[in-house]
Amino acid sequence: MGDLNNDPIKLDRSAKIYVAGYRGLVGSAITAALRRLGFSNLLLPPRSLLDLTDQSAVESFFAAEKPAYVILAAAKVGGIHANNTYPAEFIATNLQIQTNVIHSAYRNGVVKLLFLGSSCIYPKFAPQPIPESALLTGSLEPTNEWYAVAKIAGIKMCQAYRIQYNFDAISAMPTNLYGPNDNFHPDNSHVLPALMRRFHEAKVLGSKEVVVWGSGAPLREFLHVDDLADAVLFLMEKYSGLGHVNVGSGKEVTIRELAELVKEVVGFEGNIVWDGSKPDGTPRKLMDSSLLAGLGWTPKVSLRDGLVDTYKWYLENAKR
Ligand SMILES: NC(=O)C1=CN([C@@H]2O[C@H](COP(=O)(O)OP(=O)(O)OC[C@H]3O[C@@H](n4cnc5c(N)ncnc54)[C@H](OP(=O)(O)O)[C@@H]3O)[C@@H](O)[C@H]2O)C=CC1
Ligand SMILES: C[C@H]1O[C@H](OP(=O)(O)OP(=O)(O)OC[C@H]2O[C@@H](n3cnc4c(=O)[nH]c(N)nc43)[C@H](O)[C@@H]2O)[C@@H](O)[C@@H](O)C1=O
Repeated sequence: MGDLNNDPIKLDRSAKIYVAGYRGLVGSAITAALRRLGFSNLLLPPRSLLDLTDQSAVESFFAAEKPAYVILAAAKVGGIHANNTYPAEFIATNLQIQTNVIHSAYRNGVVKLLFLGSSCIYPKFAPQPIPESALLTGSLEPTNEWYAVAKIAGIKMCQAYRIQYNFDAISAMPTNLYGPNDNFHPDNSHVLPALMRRFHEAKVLGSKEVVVWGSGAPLREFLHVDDLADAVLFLMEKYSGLGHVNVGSGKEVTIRELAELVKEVVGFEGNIVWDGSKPDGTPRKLMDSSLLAGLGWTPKVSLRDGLVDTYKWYLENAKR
């Protein structure tokens, strides 16, 4: 696993690149990075015109457009509460989207595809930092096992299509991400945007307290989405192995530390109250990203700078 079996490629700036999920946190950052690098032939159909759970629509799209490269950043995504509340949607929608896109990409001559998974594919009590080899060595975290099973199936599908059809499909496993265009829903989002919005609204309303879920003890590793976008394009050019590749910042904080940092960046001056009735989820999931580091990639954005950048974006763009 993790072996390199192709030479590095240089993506042709005029090649047709399909970014599935281009309006989301990850897809929008990848699209912006591609544009900055001079890619001019991006395929960006909105969900209203191409529902990726519709197998025949996906096949027709690929047959008509024949993209050269595909970055699969479309998925049903959410935080701990959403994963726990909508297990059927998390497993079924993700299996449908990834199966349709990977299969049609292969059938229609796509040169290379990158599939995005998540650090939640690893066992709840995996060794830390978590190496790629920890996959399928133990039980999953129950709050996100449905999503994780779909993502593991995506990794395996890329591997199977490489083995049987020689299709150049690779998989990247990002850690917890954040940045502009994140989902700031009060209940269904991830912790960082949820807290940013809650602290901001408390500041505006002059509230004395903000409630944060769980014990504050879990550790999480955060990566700014611009770093992820950079890593994705790096992997598209430099990696064509069978094994999936971890993408992390290498830095972890407790949820308590994160809450204090978000509070400071937003400028909320009241107290934090912990709601112990909410789940903590997995206690720790620091990724071992040494495979990617060994290929020559390093992250650039610190958590504090990333939070400042994201809060600026939130103030300018989020619906209030
Ligand atoms: N956010 C995170 O912390 C992490 C994310 N990832 C992975 O990164 C990828 C992208 O996640 P992220 O950007 O956060 O998610 P978002 O929810 O921000 O974006 C998901 C995108 O997928 C699109 N989409 C969803 N369902 C469909 C559908 N049926 N047809 C067409 N498009 C659809 C959405 O379209 P629309 O805009 O119309 O809703 C949206 O553009 C996912 O694979 C996720 O697992 C991995 C680790 C951490
Ligand atoms: C990226 C990753 O994201 C999910 O896993 P998670 O890391 O557990 O994600 P989370 O960001 O929702 O929570 C992190 C921690 O933070 C605590 N927490 C405090 N207060 C709030 C809060 O207000 N909202 C949320 N969502 N969490 C909160 C929360 O209780 C937990 O201890 C999965 O969807 C998984 O599938 C996945 O891929």
